[in-house]
Amino acid sequence: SVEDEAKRSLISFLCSLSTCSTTNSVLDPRFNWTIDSDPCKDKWSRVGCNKKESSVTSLYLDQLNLSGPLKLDPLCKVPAVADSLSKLVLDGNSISGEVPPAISSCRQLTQFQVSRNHLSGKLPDSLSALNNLKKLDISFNNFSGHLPNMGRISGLKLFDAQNNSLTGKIPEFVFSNLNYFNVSYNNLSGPIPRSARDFSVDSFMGNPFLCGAPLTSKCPKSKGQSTKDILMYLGYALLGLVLLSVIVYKIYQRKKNAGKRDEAVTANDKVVALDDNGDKLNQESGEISKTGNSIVSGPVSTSLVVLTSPTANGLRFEDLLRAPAELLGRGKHGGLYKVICENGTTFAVKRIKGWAISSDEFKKRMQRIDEAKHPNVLPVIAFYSSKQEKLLVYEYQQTGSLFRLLHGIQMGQTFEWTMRLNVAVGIANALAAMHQHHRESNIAHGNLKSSNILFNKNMEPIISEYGLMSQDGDTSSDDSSSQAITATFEADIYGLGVILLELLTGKLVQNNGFNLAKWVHSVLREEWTVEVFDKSLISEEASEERMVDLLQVAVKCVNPEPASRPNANQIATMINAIKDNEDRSLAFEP
Ligand SMILES: Nc1ncnc2c1ncn2[C@@H]1O[C@H](COP(=O)(O)OP(=O)(O)OP(=O)(O)O)[C@@H](O)[C@H]1O
Repeated sequence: SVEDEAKRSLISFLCSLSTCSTTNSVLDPRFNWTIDSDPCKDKWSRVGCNKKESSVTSLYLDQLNLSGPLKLDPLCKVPAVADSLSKLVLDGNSISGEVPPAISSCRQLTQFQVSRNHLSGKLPDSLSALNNLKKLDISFNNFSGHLPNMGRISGLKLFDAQNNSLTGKIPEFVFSNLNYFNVSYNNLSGPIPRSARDFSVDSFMGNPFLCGAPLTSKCPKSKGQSTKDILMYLGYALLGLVLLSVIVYKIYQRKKNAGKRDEAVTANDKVVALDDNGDKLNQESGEISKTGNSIVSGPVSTSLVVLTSPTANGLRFEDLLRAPAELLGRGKHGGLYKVICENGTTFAVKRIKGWAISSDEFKKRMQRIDEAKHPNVLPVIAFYSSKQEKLLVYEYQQTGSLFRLLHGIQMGQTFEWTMRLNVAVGIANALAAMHQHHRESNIAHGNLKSSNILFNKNMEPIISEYGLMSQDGDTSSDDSSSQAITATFEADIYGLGVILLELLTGKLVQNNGFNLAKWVHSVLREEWTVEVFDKSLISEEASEERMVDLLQVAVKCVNPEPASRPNANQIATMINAIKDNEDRSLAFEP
């Protein structure tokens, strides 16, 4: 049960916004909050608790006509509350005054929503210390002054500050992780940060002194700018000259060495050989492998590019080749091997053959993918490229894939609705962030399906193999129609839709001519029926309303017309809203 100190603090907070007797007992009949009852076990209205029912995690006090100044001390200065409170939702009341700096002591806050109140004054700088925040909604108030710097809150997914009187420049944000950003109708000024330009005009309109894309008003050049420009162009010219000299020198050298070139591979060059049975990755030095059925991929230098990763620690190509490898599966683009190195580290190595991409292009692509780090995307630890084949090294995830969890025979394993919804949220957020980051470079996942969704030790979903497909007109494995879906963002959305359908129905995407997306469409066309949902979800009594909501998102994603599918950002926003509703439903009504 919840500590008395926490109960007293919660009641005192509510009393600052509602009517109470002098003995701090709440008089408003909509609340059953009394000091001799328990917020979790006795289901206090609008209160959400942790699973053990030992602490309060959420307060959903929206649309209740509450008024009075926002006093956060009872929540944030009392560890019995502050240590567990993750959601504080106060939208649509008449709360006034400022947001007190004490908010920074509510360290666990992931959601702080105070939209449509009468709050005013400057936002405290201490807001930027809330580094667990995912959702910050201060829209439709009278806040003024500068926005605090939010660059440290890397997990922020939603920021809504529209319709206030904020001034100054748009501060630092980790825009690549934001699904929703809106500062429209304020008095902000200056240029819109480059990384925020993916958001639409709607996010910035109504600020007469904001400039730059996506708004049409151009930013004026500052006085020093033109001198800076001249210096910059001079710099480029100089760089060009240096490069040209290097090239000329190289050509000269190459010509000089031309005669000496027909010698065999140098001692340092190696041949990569891989047993086609998938049992071994081995290395032959300077000569072609003699094993009958081994695939030999010509002389290459031992160039394994290791990207920064704690797991990679001193990983060398030789180590990988020497280690025993076990074939885990052979997808349409090559095999996947489990490789256990001498020091006990286990890797998953993907081997792709015949990808017509130059080593340089491939390297650039991998480095670009590596830049966009997201907790729900499996990073490439290292890669290797030769003309014949590409190897990609990932951390081995022993918990398995979503495909296995849904369709594998795993006795006694349950896959509850809340976890399925968390999986949907995790994948959608990760995909939204990746699509946003790679919009310009046009790198989509290219093969999004449940066997490419893995689980980490904490059973959080992680998307693997991002960006491994060339844009060569791959047909989607689920779409038997004549329309070829290329590795585009729209195809990823289709893949995501199919994964959502799998989560909801528990059915295989394609099985003996059965096509999940078509089947769901036909069920919807005929008459709406709950039979579409996985039986285990029905018997668990998962919320039908929320399952239907998620199904509607899924159906939008598998729209046969690619251009009519929502984008990943929109999907993430929709699924996060469903998750919010789910969380709210756990906060009991009296
Ligand atoms: N990093 C990893 N750790 C553990 N298992 C993995 C990892 N990556 C993939 N797997 C699993 O290994 C199996 C084979 O993977 P592979 O990618 O070859 O197959 P696929 O996803 O069916 O095909 P493809 O992605 O090539 O279309 C799959 O079951 C997949 O879930």
